[in-house]
Amino acid sequence: MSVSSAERDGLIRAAFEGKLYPPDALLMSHQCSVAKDRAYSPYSHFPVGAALLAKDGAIIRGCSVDNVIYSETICAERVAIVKAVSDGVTDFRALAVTSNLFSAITPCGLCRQVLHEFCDPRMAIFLVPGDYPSSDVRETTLGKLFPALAGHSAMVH
Ligand SMILES: O=c1ccn([C@H]2C[C@H](O)[C@@H](CO)O2)c(=O)[nH]1
Ligand SMILES: [Zn+2]
Repeated sequence: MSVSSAERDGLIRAAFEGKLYPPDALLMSHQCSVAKDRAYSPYSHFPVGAALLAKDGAIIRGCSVDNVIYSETICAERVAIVKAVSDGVTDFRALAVTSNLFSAITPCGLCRQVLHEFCDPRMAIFLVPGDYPSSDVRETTLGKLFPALAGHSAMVH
């Protein structure tokens, strides 16, 4: 899929004005790349960007944030979701994620579990290659990536 920058800008503007609904792979692909450019990755040298599309059309970006205590590094996907939840946004339509790898990456196990807390298994996940738009975006769902759900219903009382 390839678009001119003018078309892309138009889509992004439309989304900011709340007109673009439901989710659009193009817009999300661009937004997660913007997030990737803000990643803090002095140790991993592996910047990752994520973008969540909320049901109301809002876009919440997240970037990976490394830490000198390596285990305290946090993924872009979890940054996006905790940002959203702390701003009162808990209904999502899509997630996009990208890194500099030409082959698209998928969210790690921890992020899948955290996404499962808030997102429907049918929620679209756009896997955006680092050389997008030269290579195509892959679309999957949370349910496909995380089929054996650790249900939390038993924990809710
Ligand atoms: O799905 C992933 C995989 C990795 N990372 C980040 C965490 C760390 O900053 C770097 C290396 O693991 O990539 C993410 O943000 N999301
Ligand atoms: Zn992760």
